[in-house]
Amino acid sequence: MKLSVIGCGYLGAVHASAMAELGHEVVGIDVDQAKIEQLAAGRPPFFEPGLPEILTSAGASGRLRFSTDMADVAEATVHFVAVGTPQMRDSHAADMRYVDAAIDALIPFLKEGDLVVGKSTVPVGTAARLAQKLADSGSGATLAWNPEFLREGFAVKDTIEPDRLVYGVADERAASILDEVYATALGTGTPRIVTDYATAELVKVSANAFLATKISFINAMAEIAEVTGADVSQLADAIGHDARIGRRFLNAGVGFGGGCLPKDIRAFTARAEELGRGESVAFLKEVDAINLRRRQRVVDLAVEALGGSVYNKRIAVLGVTFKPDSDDVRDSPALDVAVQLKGLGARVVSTDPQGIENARIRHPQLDYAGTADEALAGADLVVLATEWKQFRELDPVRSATLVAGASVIDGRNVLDAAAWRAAGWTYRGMGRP
Ligand SMILES: NC(=O)c1ccc[n+]([C@@H]2O[C@H](COP(=O)([O-])OP(=O)(O)OC[C@H]3O[C@@H](n4cnc5c(N)ncnc54)[C@H](O)[C@@H]3O)[C@@H](O)[C@H]2O)c1
Ligand SMILES: O=c1ccn([C@@H]2O[C@H](COP(=O)(O)OP(=O)(O)O[C@H]3O[C@H](CO)[C@@H](O)[C@H](O)[C@H]3O)[C@@H](O)[C@H]2O)c(=O)[nH]1
Repeated sequence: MKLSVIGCGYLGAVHASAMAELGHEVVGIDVDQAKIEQLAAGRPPFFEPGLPEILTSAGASGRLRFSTDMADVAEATVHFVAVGTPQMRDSHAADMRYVDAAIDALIPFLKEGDLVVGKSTVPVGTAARLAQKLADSGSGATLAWNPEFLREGFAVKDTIEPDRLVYGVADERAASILDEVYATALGTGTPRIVTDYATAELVKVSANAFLATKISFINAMAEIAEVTGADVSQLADAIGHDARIGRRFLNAGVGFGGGCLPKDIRAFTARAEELGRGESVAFLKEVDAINLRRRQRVVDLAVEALGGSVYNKRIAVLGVTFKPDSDDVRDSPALDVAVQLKGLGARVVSTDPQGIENARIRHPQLDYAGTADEALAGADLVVLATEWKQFRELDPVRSATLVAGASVIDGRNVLDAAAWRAAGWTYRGMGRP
């Protein structure tokens, strides 16, 4: 099939490459010239495991191209919209300007029978509004909403082998077009839920709200563990054995960040309030508040560890990205902690295997080290904020020889506390004695 993907960021670039890898002919469109030039040259503009390989192989097949010119979508019959829906500064609602601009720019190139497929995460009600916009345009194109559930770090696998496909459609024809697009995944038995626009939009935000709630639940338990001497990691293991609860997404620590969970729960709250149903999701404000308190907790632990003040103390912060295996620093707890510590007068040195370039753009005032060894050198305190493999596997004995003070805060509860203590470190975890 001939597809276009409008918006080639973390979602769109992977979607375009994966669809081409699966045999479709794809054109990726973005307004960002530099990003398009990089993608066209086969260089991903961000770090995502597996993306360089499929970008190269799909590019070599001749099935994948990139352009800044919307006219290049003309031959495609299915158009995915994957532009950003960031949080608005004042209201916390989703900023829909990019989605509307993309649809407006696309309309002149649509033909009778084309299908526009929304992938961006949007407030419920958006698809109905955009379907009307398409109908009013007289283009003859129709709309489907097909939310995306990929995780950064696993984006290629999640796109090629999704755990479910959700189609929000207004007619059967749209569903059968999407079946053709996703024939490979459907052929392996991927569940497919065909529903209306509103349900499809809500599936996406409620899934993220549930995941965020699960993380804040365990972080709330960590807060209780901290005043009782209990161990939240053991607690998570124990409740996680109950299949109704499950162990995944019960890792207590510095909390969730990224370009999705934080903004999506806030946008969902804002939309529910607009709909007069704010009370139905009022708990999400608490989920957000618990999450942000964990960042503060790490800062408080740092102050405690350094005897009451971090002023002029050298602190190594391991990690700048919001999670490992990504270079994404959007709403990153690790960076937030580093900025707060710097604000208190600490000499902060952050390090990360992939995220430094992005972190430097957002926070040029911070100091960055290329390796963990450089960050640790002479540090009075070490804060593990993102659980990259490189940091999880640090040798406590060797690390102790590099620092000025053997004190560590394990913001992700991933270090072997006993081994670090045995190597002479003062170990502080999150919700662990
Ligand atoms: N990142 C993820 O893991 C993920 C997963 C599922 C859903 N989503 C959702 O997908 C959407 C995109 O997220 P992202 O992380 O890829 O964002 P992103 O900021 O990485 O990418 C958005 C891209 O859209 C481009 N763009 C903006 N306006 C445009 C226009 N008018 N025409 C063409 N391109 C335009 C931008 O230049 C940018 O490259 C969001 O709604 C997000 O919530 C993201
Ligand atoms: O037990 C856990 C699990 C995760 N996290 C944190 O939660 C955040 C989000 O993690 P994750 O969900 O793996 O990352 P994303 O790539 O942002 O993916 C989420 O957001 C995407 C965009 O909407 C969705 O498509 C995915 O399904 C959804 O998992 C990160 O900061 C993690 O460190 C925890 O603190 N504890």
